[in-house]
Amino acid sequence: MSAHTPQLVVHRDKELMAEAAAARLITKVVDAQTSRGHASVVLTGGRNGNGLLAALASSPARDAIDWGRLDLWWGDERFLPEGDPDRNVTQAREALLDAVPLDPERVHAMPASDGPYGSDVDAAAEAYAQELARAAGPESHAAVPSFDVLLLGVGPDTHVASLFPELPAVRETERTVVGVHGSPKPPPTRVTLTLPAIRAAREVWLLAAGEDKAQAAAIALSGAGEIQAPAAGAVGRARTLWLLDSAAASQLPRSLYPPASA
Ligand SMILES: O=C(O)[C@H](O)[C@@H](O)[C@H](O)[C@H](O)COP(=O)(O)O
Repeated sequence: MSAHTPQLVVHRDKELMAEAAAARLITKVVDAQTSRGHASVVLTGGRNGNGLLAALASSPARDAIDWGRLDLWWGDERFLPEGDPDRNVTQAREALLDAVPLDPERVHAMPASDGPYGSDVDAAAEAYAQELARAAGPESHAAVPSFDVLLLGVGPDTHVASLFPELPAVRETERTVVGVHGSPKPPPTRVTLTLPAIRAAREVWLLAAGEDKAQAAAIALSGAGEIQAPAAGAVGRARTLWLLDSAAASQLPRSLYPPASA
């Protein structure tokens, strides 16, 4: 099985999926910190991404993670003023980040629309690309750090991060971060990693729970192209893992996965 062949784990419901994904992430981060002294994780916005963070916050094993040696990045961000409740970083802080002793220097939020780049989302994207490049190490496979885990929620249209089917950002092959104008999912202006940046991650974990993701999962896992189905292009160098609940897996061929939980 190649690293690009997605592995699937299906859980009974979205709550169990969030708890199991949080436990999986704790183990992955602890292993990375043990073997390399630090860990690097890319967070995602949305209900499933925030659900994972909330489950992690309440996990009894939470503090097995050395929070001071964890680098956090974002896969995308809504280009809104600092502190706006719709920003992914605001929601991540509420779900987990404000409850754990992270090193603020290692929390790499994407720029806000009232930050140093003002309303210029393309300049904000370029600045984040430069921040990623500065953090890239010799083992990196693009001008980004070698992320241990890159988390992605999956949209009902198969979007991941702010890469939407057929739109310019999903077609980007050189830059690691771009600005998005006219996102079909509000708000319209966003900053997003591109597929080259996503594919530089050691592991990519895609989160899909709920009936409204069943068609997207079936399309993305049935060999669709990445322009039409961006989730299909979200593959990791060492592993691509889909974490689903039964509802989101309901349109997948049964041959694709063993049930992880009844
Ligand atoms: O900024 C965003 O909106 C997210 O990063 C986006 O990519 C999200 O992960 C998916 O739309 C799934 O969202 P749900 O988990 O809420 O369905």
